[in-house]
Amino acid sequence: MDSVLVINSGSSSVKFALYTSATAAHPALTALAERLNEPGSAIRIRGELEHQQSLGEHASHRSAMQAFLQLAQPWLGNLRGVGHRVVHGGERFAHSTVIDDSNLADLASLSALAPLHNPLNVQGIELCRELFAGIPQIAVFDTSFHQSIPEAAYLYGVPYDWYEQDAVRRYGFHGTSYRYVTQEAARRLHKPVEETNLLIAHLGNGCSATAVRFGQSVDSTMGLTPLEGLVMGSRCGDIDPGLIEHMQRSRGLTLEQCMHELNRNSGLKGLSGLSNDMRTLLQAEADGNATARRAIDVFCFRVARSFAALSVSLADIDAVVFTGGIGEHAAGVRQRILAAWRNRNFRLDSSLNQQHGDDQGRITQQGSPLVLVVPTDEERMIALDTYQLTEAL
Ligand SMILES: Nc1ncnc2c1ncn2[C@@H]1O[C@H](COP(=O)(O)OP(=O)(O)O)[C@@H](O)[C@H]1O
Ligand SMILES: CC(=O)OP(=O)(O)O
Ligand SMILES: [Mg+2]
Repeated sequence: MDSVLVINSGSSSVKFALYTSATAAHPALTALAERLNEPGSAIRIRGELEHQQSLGEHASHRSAMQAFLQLAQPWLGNLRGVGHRVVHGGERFAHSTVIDDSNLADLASLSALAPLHNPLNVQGIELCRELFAGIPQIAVFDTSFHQSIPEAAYLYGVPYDWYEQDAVRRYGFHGTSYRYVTQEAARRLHKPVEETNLLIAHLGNGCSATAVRFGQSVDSTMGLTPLEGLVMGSRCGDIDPGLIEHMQRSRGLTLEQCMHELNRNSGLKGLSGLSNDMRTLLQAEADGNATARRAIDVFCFRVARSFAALSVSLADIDAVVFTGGIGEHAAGVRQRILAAWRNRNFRLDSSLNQQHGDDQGRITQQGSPLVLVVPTDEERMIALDTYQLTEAL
């Protein structure tokens, strides 16, 4: 029994990986189901099975999971555990945890704090508990890596008893990605992780940026929920909270309607009126669409502004690092973010940027402040935690 299945539900995608041992260099299978809840949903499986199929229009996360589990069935007979990405762990779950009946309810109670994610994460755990009865289910939290953020950075300027009684604080998300990228960047820089200082932007459908000091998270743009910070695919990021009251009054929206708009119809999607997907917007911009251009400009400016703000926590910056679907694949977006950050003199190597970095991931010229592209691998981190936590079971 030495295989581990990993399920990573993002807001627009589900990624799967099947590892056959803790030391395997590569998973036997990987799969990406993407454009979920949008037109053109599809799944692609790679590795020992090569397969690609449409999931129809607006496929749900659940149907993507069912499609994968059916196609991958011959590989799922030898499972030692299933590792799940869970976005919000609150203060209750500081570390990766084996999920049982008692803590599943605690986990479900966090759903309101990550409405686009936690309900799907819990759904995935419940589905796997049904399908793989008796096989341990492990939750690996986005929030864990950010537990090192100091009080001055995690407290909001609100009554202190909101923190004490209602756990209102900055949590930070995408932590499993930051944990991987920090280790990988340190390796590429030939530095011990504990001596590595980075500014990392994880730009996917959800987007955030983090300051890493001596290998630990010390500040991050996402907050109590994954709505704060950068402009995202469909989420607004930072706004004046007064805007909510204003829109309630001027449009007669309920609080629920406002929150729905801010989570699902804002960000790139709301600004462009076209799509939450950067690929679609870059194509539209190339075809002369001015609203797509405007949305991308706002997106890039806000990343640069957040990098600059996060930099106050770092005496030295070994590298600025891009990761996530946009960070890894959209050279033009990286270029515009660095150009918008006017008080740091980045000198991009445009051909390295076009090829998403040299062997090290570098996209800047020698002598410039260093910028790297480091593809994330949340699945590997989740698999390693799953192997570790199932060892003693
Ligand atoms: N080749 C590409 N060029 C530009 N953007 C891309 C490309 N591939 C993916 N993306 C962007 O990345 C997003 C998905 O990022 P990812 O990190 O995989 O998503 P999730 O946040 O769901 O985990 C897409 O919504 C799209 O905006
Ligand atoms: C926390 C978050 O926003 O995750 P994702 O980018 O996968 O939607
Ligand atoms: Mg993701």
